[in-house]
Amino acid sequence: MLRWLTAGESHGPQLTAILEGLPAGVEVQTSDLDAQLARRRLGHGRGARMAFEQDVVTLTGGVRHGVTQGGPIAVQVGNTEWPKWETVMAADPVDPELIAHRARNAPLTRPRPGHADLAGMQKYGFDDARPVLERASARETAARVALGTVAEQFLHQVLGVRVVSHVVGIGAVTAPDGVLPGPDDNDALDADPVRCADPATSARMQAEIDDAHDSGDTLGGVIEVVVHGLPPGLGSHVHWDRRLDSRLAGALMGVQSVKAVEVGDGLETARRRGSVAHDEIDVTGEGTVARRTDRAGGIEGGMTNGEVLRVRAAMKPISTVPRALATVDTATGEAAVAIHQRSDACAVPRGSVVMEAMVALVLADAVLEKFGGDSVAETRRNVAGYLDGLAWR
Ligand SMILES: Cc1cc2nc3c(=O)[nH]c(=O)nc-3n(C[C@H](O)[C@H](O)[C@H](O)COP(=O)(O)O)c2cc1C
Ligand SMILES: C=C(O[C@@H]1CC(C(=O)O)=C[C@@H](OP(=O)(O)O)[C@H]1O)C(=O)O
Repeated sequence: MLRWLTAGESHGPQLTAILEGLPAGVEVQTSDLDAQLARRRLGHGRGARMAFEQDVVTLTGGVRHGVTQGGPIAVQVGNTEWPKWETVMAADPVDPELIAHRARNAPLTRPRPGHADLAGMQKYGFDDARPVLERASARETAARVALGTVAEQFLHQVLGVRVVSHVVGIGAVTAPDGVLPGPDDNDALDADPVRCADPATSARMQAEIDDAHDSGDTLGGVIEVVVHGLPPGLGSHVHWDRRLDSRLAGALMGVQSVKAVEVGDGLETARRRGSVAHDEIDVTGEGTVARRTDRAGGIEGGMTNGEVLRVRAAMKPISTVPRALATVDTATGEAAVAIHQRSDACAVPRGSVVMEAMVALVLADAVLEKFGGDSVAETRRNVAGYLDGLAWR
């Protein structure tokens, strides 16, 4: 079983992440994490912070000379913003005089609708939204991408799996149906400002982001993660919490701002008749079969069926809306407008890389559950034994 945790605040010194349960022998190095974290900072609509902040990655445990050792993998992602915040966000008590006149330390008492601010203040008994927003912030997704990179390396090294993602909707602009990125398409998608596979739709998405930005507004959208190379039989039908679709949905819903998850054709499948909703099976040779379609997105009965895995996540529009949203000032009890400093206009292209990481972590867990192994070599042997004996290839 794979376990993982993240810790750290948006304006704290660093994020810390631990991944436990991965076998020894996975090849991974700092530059792999740097490359994935750089992808998470891209995208039309990103905010100012993404342009000037760097992710400073340090592997501090579990990896030696570019290879995992079997112990917990520990990663730090430093915030280069920290020097501006070291007093306000200090772990130890600070002289109140030192921060009394700092604008950054003023209590945030105008909670932003759509953020965790107000509910978090109520729940934890804070009279300041700062401690809530610091941890609720999607800055934390940098730690997830760091761990997801290691999970993805493992998946690729034991099974040749490739995790790819593309943006299929921004606001009301949607990409044409039926576009399926291939296993090696991430580089080309990264080169597109909104990670959309269709150039004409990409241009319309960018125009939509510019329009929202110019009118002080924000946008959400839909991301599809596509996984090539999975064998049949990951996950299980036997219990709800062993179902792969349930685990993927939980992981994707666990990303800040995600409001819906679809597996395969998802909601569209619910509108179809059964005769055109499923993936018919053809016998293609002795002991071999093929599906005519992949409407199920590679999962039937909570298990991979050997087809391409497709899952979608819908992100709500960015909650820090420049155009003032109504709220309460919790210090005075009066009506007010929500706090706003800076923000992304649209984080969907960046979110795409986070969704890949979440999918990779769930799949790495499912692969280890099915095949086990304390070393990559052992996992590979177990995979080969299973595939050799597989009926109906
Ligand atoms: C990659 C990514 C970047 C985000 N950037 C911002 C941002 O710059 N400003 C903002 O207000 N919300 C941003 N969000 C969304 C907020 O974190 C999110 O709306 C908030 O945590 C509440 O969402 P929830 O109700 O789903 O938890 C971002 C989300 C993701 C996944
Ligand atoms: C820092 C990141 O994203 C942040 C996520 C975020 C939010 O509210 O979720 C708000 C913004 O931070 P700030 O309020 O400091 O401008 C984003 O920049 C990051 O992804 O690395």
